[in-house]
Amino acid sequence: MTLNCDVAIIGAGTAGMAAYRAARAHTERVLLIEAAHYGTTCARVGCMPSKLLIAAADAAQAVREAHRFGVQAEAPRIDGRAVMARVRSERDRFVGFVLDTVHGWPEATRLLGRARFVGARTLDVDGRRIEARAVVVATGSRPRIPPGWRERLGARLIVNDDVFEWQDLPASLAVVGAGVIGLELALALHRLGVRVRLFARGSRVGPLTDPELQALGQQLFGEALPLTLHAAALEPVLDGDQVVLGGERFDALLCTTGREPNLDGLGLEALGLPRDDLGHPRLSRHTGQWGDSPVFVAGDATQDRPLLHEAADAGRIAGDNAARWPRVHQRPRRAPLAVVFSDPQIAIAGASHAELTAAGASFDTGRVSFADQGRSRVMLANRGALHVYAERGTGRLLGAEMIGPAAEHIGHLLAWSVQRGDTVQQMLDSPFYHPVVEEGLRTALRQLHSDLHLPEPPLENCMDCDTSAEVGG
Ligand SMILES: Cc1cc2nc3c(=O)[nH]c(=O)nc-3n(C[C@H](O)[C@H](O)[C@H](O)COP(=O)(O)OP(=O)(O)OC[C@H]3O[C@@H](n4cnc5c(N)ncnc54)[C@H](O)[C@@H]3O)c2cc1C
Ligand SMILES: NC(=O)c1ccc[n+]([C@@H]2O[C@H](COP(=O)([O-])OP(=O)(O)OC[C@H]3O[C@@H](n4cnc5c(N)ncnc54)[C@H](O)[C@@H]3O)[C@@H](O)[C@H]2O)c1
Repeated sequence: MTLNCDVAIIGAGTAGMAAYRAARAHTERVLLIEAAHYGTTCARVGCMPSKLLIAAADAAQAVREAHRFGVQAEAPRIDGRAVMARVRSERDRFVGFVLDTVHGWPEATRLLGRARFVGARTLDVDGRRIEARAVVVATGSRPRIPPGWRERLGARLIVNDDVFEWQDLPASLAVVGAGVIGLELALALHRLGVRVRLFARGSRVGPLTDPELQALGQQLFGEALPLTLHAAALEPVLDGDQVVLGGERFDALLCTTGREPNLDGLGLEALGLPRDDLGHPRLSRHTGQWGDSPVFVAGDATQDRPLLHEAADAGRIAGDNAARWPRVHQRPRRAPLAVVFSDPQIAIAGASHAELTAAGASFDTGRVSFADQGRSRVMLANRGALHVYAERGTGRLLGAEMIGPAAEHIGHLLAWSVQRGDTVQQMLDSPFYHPVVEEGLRTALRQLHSDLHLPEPPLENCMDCDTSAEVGG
């Protein structure tokens, strides 16, 4: 039997659900195809459960650090079963909201099964044939596992999905790959009393590209948890029921060595769609369209900024354009923003240092250290630094990188300024409360203002406290 529709969407994750809504604004004849589970990666095994685990770790750390304020508390006793019970039950609640949404959509517009292309507009879903005017591929990504590790380590090799099914915390864990997922989970589990070691392939830890900030991150995370750099040559082996890596024994190895797009196994090769030199699909991020074909791609499947809000935006654009095909519309995209929920947190807003350098941009850098920043010291969170980058000549903010307190919030301010095209002067003209961490941003902006040789901003001084450290950076 052949099902006919206007838009077929492969994958009911964040991007696929956004595509479904956007396409349904044009036509009832939309089909959402899901191979595994409804509920999205973000809610089931990604953003939400990882932040729940981090919240528990933060609670434990606050107890450990209380004595630094003169508040005496016993060392925290971590009840691993209770920690994981809360993570799972809150996770299930978030997943439940997604399921309610999907189950509220007409049954005739949903199909469970694994889709593959048999033509540019024809799909096979477990033996059923779908003919569509246009197709959105929103198949997400999966953990990348180095060749041979699964065979060698069996069930002792785990990925993020497994962590959020734990009934209890393990005694020990090797975390391999010091990118975003590795850093967030290793630090949280370390603070929850698991004997963790984070293994980085080279010297890089986390996504910071500014060499000074990357070096600071290596130092701060090296102080925060057991960290082995330059581990590329290390090969994990199984000894009995333990994983041995770098001479240390662990209950399991959590593989966080990156993610790869679920574009294989879809029969896409036979369609001959255009690819770049690296074999990646030649896509427009403003339309979602692959070449000039009726195939659109959105979310982690594109490998372009694999983040929740980007997946939602890209899904919306792809679903809307798939329904309009062949008259597709170009849509604007937001300023880049990425946050890592480590401690200290990391934020990259607008263009990164590496992107500016690669593009040959003419820019100056304003710097602030949080070591002596007033409010950060008050909270004993005075670790880290912020670098803001602005264009020479115009003073327009281009981007920023930060490791430090409240980076998740300051990152938003910076991304919004980048998107609006604010100049350093316009940012300095904005209100800054006292005493707040954002005053550190003002210090960096003032230095940048001076380096860019822009006219002096109005003098602002606090007579009630010593802000000399902030004025001086
Ligand atoms: C541990 C972790 C933490 C994260 N934390 C954050 C965070 O804090 N903030 C943030 O912004 N981002 C975070 N992310 C990233 C974020 O989760 C992803 O960017 C986002 O979920 C991608 O959504 P998606 O729709 O592209 O993919 P998904 O939600 O994975 O959806 C893809 C769907 O396609 C289905 N599918 C695949 N192949 C087929 C097929 N052939 N036929 C039918 N269906 C198919 C899959 O089963 C899946 O349901 C995190 C990710 C991880 C792993
Ligand atoms: N807070 C957030 O927003 C958040 C949280 C988690 C994930 N994410 C998203 O998920 C994406 C994927 O995260 P990720 O951590 O899987 O990827 P990643 O690219 O951030 O990190 C992978 C790391 O593994 C290292 N690596 C690769 N092979 C290795 C090997 N054989 N041995 C040791 N190290 C090795 C890489 O050098 C890199 O540092 C992120 O880019 C991000 O967009 C976002």
